[in-house]
Amino acid sequence: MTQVLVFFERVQEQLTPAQAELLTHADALGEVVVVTGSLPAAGRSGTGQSSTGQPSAAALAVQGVAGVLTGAEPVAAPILPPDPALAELIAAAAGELDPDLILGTDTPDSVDALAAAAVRLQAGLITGATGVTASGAATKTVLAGSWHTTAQISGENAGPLIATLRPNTASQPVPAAKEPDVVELEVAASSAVQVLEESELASSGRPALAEASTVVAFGRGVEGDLSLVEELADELNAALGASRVATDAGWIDHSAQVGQTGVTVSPQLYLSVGISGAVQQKAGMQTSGTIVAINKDEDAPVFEIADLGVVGDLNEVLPQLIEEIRARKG
Ligand SMILES: Cc1cc2nc3c(=O)[nH]c(=O)nc-3n(C[C@H](O)[C@H](O)[C@H](O)COP(=O)(O)OP(=O)(O)OC[C@H]3O[C@@H](n4cnc5c(N)ncnc54)[C@H](O)[C@@H]3O)c2cc1C
Repeated sequence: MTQVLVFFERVQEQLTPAQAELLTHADALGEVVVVTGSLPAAGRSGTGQSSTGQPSAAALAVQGVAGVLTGAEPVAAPILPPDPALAELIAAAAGELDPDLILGTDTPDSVDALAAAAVRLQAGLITGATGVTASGAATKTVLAGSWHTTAQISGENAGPLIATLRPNTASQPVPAAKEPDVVELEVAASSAVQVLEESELASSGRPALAEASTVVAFGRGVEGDLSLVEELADELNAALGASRVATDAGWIDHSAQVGQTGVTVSPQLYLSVGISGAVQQKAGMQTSGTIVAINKDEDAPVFEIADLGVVGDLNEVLPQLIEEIRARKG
């Protein structure tokens, strides 16, 4: 049976949607063991018990997870990536299990740690994959989304395939199961760079752009007035994305830019509002499940890849769309 080692930088009381999705993928491939830099202490918030200080794998009590590995010295303090302790932990876990596949989420910190582990293990790393098979082939789109490729690591002493998977490539949540046992590995604690202070940015309350299952993206067409796209995003519980013109104009933070030089998203539903659909914008969104485009120019390139196109002024189309969504929600 294929042995799959799944890496999470840290596990909190609840899995993130991207973590839950990765476990769904992994469960379909073989026997899964999770390795993580830190676990929450048992008996914490919401359980009514006081903390025992012991690591809890309750969040990982899902089908297919046969065990959990963590460091005897958890990576407790936030450390600026790349954190050598995480790479060492992944390498130690791989030494214990001899896995066929090592999978992680496609976040910058996860990629950093897995890249450093790949060097230690002399293994190949494929990032941004949209799928992985049990025999170690990974699919991904390349060249600004214009090609789908299937890649495999080859070579006499090729180690396991290490791959990070993009969010929104699996839809079924993995069912709950019994809590797996936790085994602690003897690896050195983090010592590289310690963060002395951190402050969280004010949250919009919307889902994270890279992981959201629905994205409302806007461009120059909104002319700086975000009221309608924000209203639509909130009705759909969607993340807000934007074209480079919109972020360069300062209408929204640069972290919201979708495209070749911004975030790559692959939600189940992508609504493109007042965006022309330049090749650099398409590069970051064209693997989305369903693309709906609203643009007043019927020749806008975005319509070439849209599943559903509405030719019209967004100031007239969006209020009707919002009203219809509200009516259907009852
Ligand atoms: C190296 C490089 C990297 C780049 N990286 C990125 C990137 O990562 N992401 C990105 O987005 N761009 C990127 N760009 C820029 C990209 O080429 C385009 O310039 C940009 O995407 C255009 O943004 P836009 O569609 O909002 O604006 P425009 O191209 O000006 O299009 C605006 C659209 O809104 C429509 N519109 C106007 N008013 C309305 C209305 N009332 N109702 C409905 N529709 C309306 C218009 O018909 C038009 O199609 C990059 C460019 C380069 C050279």
